[in-house]
Amino acid sequence: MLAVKNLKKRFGDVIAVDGISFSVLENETVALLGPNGSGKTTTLRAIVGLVLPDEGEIYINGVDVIREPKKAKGFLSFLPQRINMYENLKVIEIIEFFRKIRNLPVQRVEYVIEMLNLKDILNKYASELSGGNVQRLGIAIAIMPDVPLLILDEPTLSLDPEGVMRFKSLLSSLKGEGKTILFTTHLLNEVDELADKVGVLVSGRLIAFEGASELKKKLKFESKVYLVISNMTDRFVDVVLDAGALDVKRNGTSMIIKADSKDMLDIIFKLKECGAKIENFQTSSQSFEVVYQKLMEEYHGKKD
Ligand SMILES: Nc1ncnc2c1ncn2[C@@H]1O[C@H](COP(=O)(O)OP(=O)(O)OP(=O)(O)O)[C@@H](O)[C@H]1O
Repeated sequence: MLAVKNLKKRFGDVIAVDGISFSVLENETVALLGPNGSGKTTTLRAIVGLVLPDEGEIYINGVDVIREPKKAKGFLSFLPQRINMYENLKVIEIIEFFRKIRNLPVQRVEYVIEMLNLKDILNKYASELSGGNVQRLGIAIAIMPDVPLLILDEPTLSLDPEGVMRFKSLLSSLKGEGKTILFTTHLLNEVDELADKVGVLVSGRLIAFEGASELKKKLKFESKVYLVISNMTDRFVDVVLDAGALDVKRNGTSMIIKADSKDMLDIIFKLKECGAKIENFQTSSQSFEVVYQKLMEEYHGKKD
């Protein structure tokens, strides 16, 4: 659906985007993360044709964004980071305004009111809206055209925890409709639930681009499993260690196993093969924030 190849953009002395390449497949949801100023917005603005790259190519549905911007833009809708609302218009008037200038059917107004749950604020003036509601209205306007690709710059900005939950369910509805979504966010803890893949940008470079769980595996994240085995014996401790566990603690019929995430499933299978009767099973996994910190440390370690 979207292919970005060796994208470079410089503003004077600042290299905003430094040769990044990635693809977003049809119906995939991808989140771009990275510190302030790492090039996320510039990347999105280049994709939607608002920034002319110095080098590189961008294709949407096989159409070259630089050569055929009008045709390429027909496939997408964009939520910019800063939304200017018409302060003296009501929410419903703003939605209607955007519907008319885009020549969309009236049903799309009903659709966005329903999707963003805007009923309660339709008659409020834009000047009266809270930051979170301005954001909801912005998202509503962005998803109003029925296009296959949605590019959203910080859609989760100003949303409270409930707003983030609603955004999560909105993303899954949009995914259900077959949309492809690329968005930027600073929500590290939620990102693995929000996106199929995560791209991490640092100083204009893409240092990671894959599924959150693959990243955890790659970075050799330890996972911890708590088991209760009704027929527990010391032998099971040896089985777990032989199967590659990093640490095992046994207490009566319970056991806590620490292992690389990638090895954990094999360890549990070995236990089952050796006759362990597993009565209870609980896992604790790392939040993406820890993965992000590790990626940053590795990046800065390599750079120094
Ligand atoms: N129009 C512009 N003129 C000059 N410099 C710019 C312009 N747009 C972006 N930059 C610079 O390019 C770099 C990347 O900015 P960009 O907005 O793409 O980062 P970002 O990752 O989206 O940051 P944030 O998380 O704060 O939104 C920054 O150093 C920024 O100051």
